[in-house]
Amino acid sequence: MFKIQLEEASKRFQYEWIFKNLSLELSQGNSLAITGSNGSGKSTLLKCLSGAIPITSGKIDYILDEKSISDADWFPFLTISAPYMELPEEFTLEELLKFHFKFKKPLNNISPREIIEQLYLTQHTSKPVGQFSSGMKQRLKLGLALFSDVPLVFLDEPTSNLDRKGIDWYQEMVSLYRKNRILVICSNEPREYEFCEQKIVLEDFK
Ligand SMILES: Nc1ncnc2c1ncn2[C@@H]1O[C@H](COP(=O)(O)OP(=O)(O)OP(=O)(O)O)[C@@H](O)[C@H]1O
Repeated sequence: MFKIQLEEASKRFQYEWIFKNLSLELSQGNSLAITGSNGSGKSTLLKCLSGAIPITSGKIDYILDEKSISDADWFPFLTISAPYMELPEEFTLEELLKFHFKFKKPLNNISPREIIEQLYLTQHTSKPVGQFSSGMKQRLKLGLALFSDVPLVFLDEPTSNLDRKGIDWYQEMVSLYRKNRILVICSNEPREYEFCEQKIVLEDFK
């Protein structure tokens, strides 16, 4: 069983507190929505939770079968899809999937061909990712995050650049692939997180 525990976690940039005294626990099967106005600190909290940047005080723990994991070893447990994360544009879709799955195991041994079908990108297998539309890139980012065999998935603004059909697709994908893992969603759009049973509003932690 995999868990994340936060005890009084706090983050400050210079003199500005982004969040203070945040305590929560997430276990496999839990989904958390992080909401708050623009600039309230949603992406900062996500970066702290994923180990990309340190917190200022308090504690964030990843726990596997009751044992704490050193933050240097967190990366294999997680995937992130976020607007500020760039895809390597020179790779074709086929090459990018091959590259990505050198580092992460595919969920349920799904093949690259099946992933491409699920992403509705079959006609674009040999196209460089740099030539993808913004919606195609967004589906690809979500696919890389959700189709990796990790217990922890972070999605920041998951439906940005998606059209109506893409939003329906996102909702179907998360309902299928959030089972038995921890899903953390940074968002201000209820349609992106209404299924989450836990929700925090960053303004409550200033
Ligand atoms: N590296 C940094 N150094 C200093 N301040 C930063 C840094 N990164 C973010 N901030 C500040 O932290 C605050 C929160 O930013 P963050 O991007 O986490 O907000 P957000 O809730 O994700 O915003 P949005 O909804 O607009 O995406 C902002 O005031 C921002 O300027």
